[in-house]
Amino acid sequence: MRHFDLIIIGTGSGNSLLDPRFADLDVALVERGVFGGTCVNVGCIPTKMFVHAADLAATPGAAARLGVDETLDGVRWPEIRDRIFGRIDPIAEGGKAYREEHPDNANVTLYTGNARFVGERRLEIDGKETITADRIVLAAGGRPVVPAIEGIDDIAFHTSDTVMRLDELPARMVILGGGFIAAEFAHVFSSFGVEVTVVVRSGALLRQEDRDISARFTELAQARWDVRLDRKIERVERAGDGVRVRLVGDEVIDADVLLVAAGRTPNSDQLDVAVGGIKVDDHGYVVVDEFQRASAEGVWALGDISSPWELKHVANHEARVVQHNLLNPDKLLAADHRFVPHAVFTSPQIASVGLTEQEAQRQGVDYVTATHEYAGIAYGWAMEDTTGFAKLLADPKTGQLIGAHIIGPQASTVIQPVIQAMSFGLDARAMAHGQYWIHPAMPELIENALLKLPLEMGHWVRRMSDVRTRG
Ligand SMILES: Cc1cc2nc3c(=O)[nH]c(=O)nc-3n(C[C@H](O)[C@H](O)[C@H](O)COP(=O)(O)OP(=O)(O)OC[C@H]3O[C@@H](n4cnc5c(N)ncnc54)[C@H](O)[C@@H]3O)c2cc1C
Ligand SMILES: NC(=O)c1ccc[n+]([C@@H]2O[C@H](COP(=O)([O-])OP(=O)(O)OC[C@H]3O[C@@H](n4cnc5c(N)ncnc54)[C@H](O)[C@@H]3O)[C@@H](O)[C@H]2O)c1
Repeated sequence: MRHFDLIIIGTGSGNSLLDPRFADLDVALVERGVFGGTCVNVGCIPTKMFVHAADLAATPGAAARLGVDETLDGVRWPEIRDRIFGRIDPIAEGGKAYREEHPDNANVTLYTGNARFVGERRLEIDGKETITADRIVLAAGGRPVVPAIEGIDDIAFHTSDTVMRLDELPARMVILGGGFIAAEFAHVFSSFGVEVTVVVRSGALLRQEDRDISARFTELAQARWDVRLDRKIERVERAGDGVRVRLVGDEVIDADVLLVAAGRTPNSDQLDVAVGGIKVDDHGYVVVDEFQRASAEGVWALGDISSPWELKHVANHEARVVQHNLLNPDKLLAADHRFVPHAVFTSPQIASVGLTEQEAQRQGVDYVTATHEYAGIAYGWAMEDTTGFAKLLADPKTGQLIGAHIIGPQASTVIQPVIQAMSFGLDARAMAHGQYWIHPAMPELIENALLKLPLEMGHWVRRMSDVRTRG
């Protein structure tokens, strides 16, 4: 049995903890899968590489309306796939080789295997070797959920872990779920010419979004894909080389590929964290305090194993907090989860930060709201966009923004100044009036939505004029 100063489980965001400041510690890094974790291997990065290719494939459809005739001559799927993974796979190999072989990592031992708690700060690797440590970081992420559908064990189906490596493009794909992964892959595969059917148990796609965004996206998706809302799957079965999905009420969908996109679950169960004295919540997320400390002494957690946001920028932030706290045990830093944004890289893009209108109502928060269409700013008008908009929510008393939701071109970029304003407490009126907005650029969408917020101006105008007179 070997004892370490520090054990890190998981080489996704966990791998980024180690830098020269840890050189004096004897460290074990444990990884059971591909080195580098979800984001780089099967998550954010390859999906966005496919989304970029899909956006290109989709341009002829959008261009004709503006008088530019283009044709899509073909999508060379095997080449796209091999180009993408030809760039991705060496990152994993390089990262692993760096930790195993480079003199920078003389203090690091990489264990390739499954870690499981067999006691407090005591782990077994693949049921064979036992290792212990003074401190342990849980960065073991999560995995796709596969609902218990009758027949699912007897058919070949895909999750986001495997669907990007398909041998060939299918003619028809059925996607189960209406969340992030469904929305992104429906865009990718339909842009490449696949006939996509989306089966959702509720009445809308992306229903965690603000209800206006979810409603607009659902409407656009219905025009593009075969969207079956409010459906329940009765059973799935093999049909020739493909799958047959039977819905409750005699509806049948035949497809070549079934993609299950029904959410993800944290890997805490497979780590037997309870044996290590580590508490989880009702959904299996490791419970952490503001400093990312788990309930057991000396144990820390970060990323998808403890974070219901399941987003890479959150995992990265928490990794920086844990890194600081491991190095500065007497000066702990708290994680900042006040304004966690997200974007869905579908078409059109969607981006959001802060409270949705339905959340504000549920929480009894006082708010005012304003919506501005892309068609109402010069660039959106030039593009002849007819469906995109930004919706803002603000506190009527303080003028602070409390939520922003955008659907439309470049939404993931256009939202960034709002995230900044919320994070630094910038008043919506100051934000609108106190700076130039480049004309005619896309952020004018935010400027116009800000100007529309029904906020009281008197006191604020006096303050601005004071600043200008003094200046
Ligand atoms: C298809 C897809 C697209 C996504 N796109 C985005 C996006 O655009 N933007 C965004 O912000 N987020 C995105 N995400 C989410 C993002 O990928 C995750 O939030 C992030 O990767 C989580 O990082 P992590 O370090 O917590 O876990 P991971 O990166 O999952 O790392 C955990 C590691 O621990 C290992 N492990 C697990 N259990 C054990 C064990 N018992 N023993 C040893 N090793 C173990 C795993 O093999 C894995 O390598 C996407 C996710 C998916 C699935
Ligand atoms: N752009 C991004 O940031 C990005 C992209 C992809 C994934 N992700 C992360 O990965 C996570 C997982 O994505 P996801 O799309 O799988 O999850 P999700 O939570 O976004 O959506 C899951 C969908 O599956 C449905 N569902 C759940 N259980 C079901 C069941 N038993 N039967 C039928 N339908 C069911 C839900 O109603 C929902 O529509 C996300 O929460 C997100 O944080 C992020």
